[in-house]
Amino acid sequence: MAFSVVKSNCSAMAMTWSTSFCPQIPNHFRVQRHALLLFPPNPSSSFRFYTFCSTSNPKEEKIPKNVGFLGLGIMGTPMAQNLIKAGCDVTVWNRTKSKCDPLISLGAKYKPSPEEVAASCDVTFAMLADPQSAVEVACGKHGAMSGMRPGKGYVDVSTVDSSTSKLINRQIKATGASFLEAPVSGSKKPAEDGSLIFLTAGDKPLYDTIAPLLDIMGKSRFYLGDVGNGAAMKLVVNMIMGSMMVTFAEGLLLSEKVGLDTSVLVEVVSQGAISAPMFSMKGPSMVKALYPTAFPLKHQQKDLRLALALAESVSQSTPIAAAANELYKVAKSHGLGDSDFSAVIEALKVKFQQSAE
Ligand SMILES: NC(=O)C1=CN([C@@H]2O[C@H](COP(=O)(O)OP(=O)(O)OC[C@H]3O[C@@H](n4cnc5c(N)ncnc54)[C@H](OP(=O)(O)O)[C@@H]3O)[C@@H](O)[C@H]2O)C=CC1
Ligand SMILES: O=CCCC(=O)O
Repeated sequence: MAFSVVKSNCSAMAMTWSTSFCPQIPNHFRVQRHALLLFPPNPSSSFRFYTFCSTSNPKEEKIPKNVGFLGLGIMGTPMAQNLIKAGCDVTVWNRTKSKCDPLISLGAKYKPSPEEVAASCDVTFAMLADPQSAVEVACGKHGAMSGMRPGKGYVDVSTVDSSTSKLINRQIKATGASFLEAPVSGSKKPAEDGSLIFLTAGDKPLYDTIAPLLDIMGKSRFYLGDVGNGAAMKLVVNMIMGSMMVTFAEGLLLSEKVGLDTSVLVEVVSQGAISAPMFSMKGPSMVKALYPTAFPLKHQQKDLRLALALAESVSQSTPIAAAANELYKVAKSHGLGDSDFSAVIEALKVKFQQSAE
């Protein structure tokens, strides 16, 4: 497939290249993304807008230019920022308005409700905390669905359960608009670097239309079919992650108790078969009892809770995840909900202290 990138305000800078475009091959994404990044957007320059088009399609489909973004927390802010930097015309909304200000200063527009964002944009992304807020923002009073109509798209990138996603899907589809669930794997840094992994499901034409936007924010994307599959995939991944973190925390504390150097343990783990970027990234700060928030502990506990409900719905036994969930609940009850999820190690320390009394 031939693929071309055209800067609409600058014919001298137009660029065209060909590649066998295959979503299943992340390296091909990388080639395309790096090529896109050869043109860093500058809001103050006249080269602000890009047009991306697939020349294999005689109609030359263009990516949506007006993009809405609802929810500007740890993840939403850098994701929206990358869309702005790539030249998209971004309109933002956040419950706490002050979080919109840094994006407005980068060139984003602001609307006072999700409804008004959706009404003014071709496609609207939502990155909300949990199922309740995702439903409220999409379907509540002045929610996004009130601004939707045929031809528009709603993309929920929050981590929610399948039934929440299906509910939002139904409501959005009732307006004639399209819906895609697209939760992400990857945390604060991948969101900043534009290297998230999208787990999408829902309207395939919407997926195809917004693929270039996903490629601005992410390094790969999976299309998983019916709505609910993206949410389920995300919950399974985070169930594994939450349990792994607890096991790692137990290992760190045990090594310390038997007189080993915990920093050496982190190094040993990083070189062996159980090495994982998560251990190498979080280990050094956990050793120092520091938990700078990338993924809030309260969200990890929410994901374990939702994953356990998913397992329950199909009678799948998940005793390790259930035990891990209990520790996140203990950590939350000790005021660590807004700390990074690696702070779950503190729950084990508290437990040890209690059992020693
Ligand atoms: N952080 C991470 O590493 C990752 C997080 N995720 C998932 O992405 C989602 C967002 O995570 P993250 O950005 O870290 O979370 P944050 O807690 O930083 O942000 C949550 C966002 O939701 C908004 N919100 C919360 N409750 C409501 C409500 N009732 N009505 C309207 N808006 C509301 C917040 O608004 P306000 O600013 O007003 O509080 C904020 O914009 C979660 O589902 C999380 O599980 C997925 C991958 C990685
Ligand atoms: O949902 C949060 C995921 C965090 C990560 O994938 O590193």
